[in-house]
Amino acid sequence: MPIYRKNKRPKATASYEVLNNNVDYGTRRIEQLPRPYSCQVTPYRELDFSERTKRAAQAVVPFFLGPCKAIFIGDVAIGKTSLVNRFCHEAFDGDYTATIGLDFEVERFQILNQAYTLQIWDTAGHERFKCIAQSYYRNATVIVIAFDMTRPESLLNGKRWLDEALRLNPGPVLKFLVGTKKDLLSDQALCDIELEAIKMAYDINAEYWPVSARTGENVTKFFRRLTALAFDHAVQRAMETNDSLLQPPGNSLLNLYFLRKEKKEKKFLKCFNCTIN
Ligand SMILES: Nc1nc2c(ncn2[C@@H]2O[C@H](COP(=O)(O)OP(=O)(O)OP(=O)(O)O)[C@@H](O)[C@H]2O)c(=O)[nH]1
Repeated sequence: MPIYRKNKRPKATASYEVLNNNVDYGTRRIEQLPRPYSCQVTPYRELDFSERTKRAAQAVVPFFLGPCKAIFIGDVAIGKTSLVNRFCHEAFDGDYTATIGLDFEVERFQILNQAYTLQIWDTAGHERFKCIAQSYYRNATVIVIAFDMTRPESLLNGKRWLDEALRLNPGPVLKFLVGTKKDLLSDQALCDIELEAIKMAYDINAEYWPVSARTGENVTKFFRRLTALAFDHAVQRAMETNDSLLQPPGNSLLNLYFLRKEKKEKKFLKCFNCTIN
């Protein structure tokens, strides 16, 4: 099945820092768990990365975590692609071009000195493309339910979009409820829609973020938060279920590392005429 792209733009590089491995990180480097938009409207209450994650990340060897798959769902023309483009390409297009099926982006992060990849699956909101889009819902780590803050019905529809995504992802997922086009609302209108959005966020157990792709407000903060939380949860889950998830499939670099370390220690002890088993 082909993946279609729209509004694709060259990546801006000026604000990115180039590391010695030739990967641009910039705002993609995360040392502390970014804060939620509101501590009251999030089910993810941890203030920093878990001790387990921090300890594991301090290991000399790199992690071999799979990528974070984040699916963006919601009604047609609510601003899903614009949000993704603002983050990935630092661009905003006032003209609307419908997403056909699905759009796909990959962003590389460096979290606690470990490489982590975010895959963004921007799905079409149009009924006509629903089947194509839904075929990509499976194996999501993160579900982003987007709604247009100027169109309250798109918030109500969010529940339906989420149910469909959860049906194909029965396991644990992180959920975010994102209100778009914040720049178009008066203070009063923002208050009114936020009341409804907060109720919905509690109801579906999601973290709430209001954003504007036009001005860029909260966009980078939101993506950094999403990726960092996904990283923390992925590391913890890997350690709880099976440590080998931190190792590459097949030959294990971790084992190699510990084997070499052990050999070095044995050599060192022999120098001092010690005997070890
Ligand atoms: N003022 C304003 N307009 C926005 C914002 N985000 C998106 N738009 C406009 O809303 C329209 C729809 O945006 P898209 O990002 O294409 O919407 P979409 O949800 O990806 O649409 P589909 O993929 O077809 O479902 C476009 O004309 C955008 O310019 C925003 O933050 N502020």
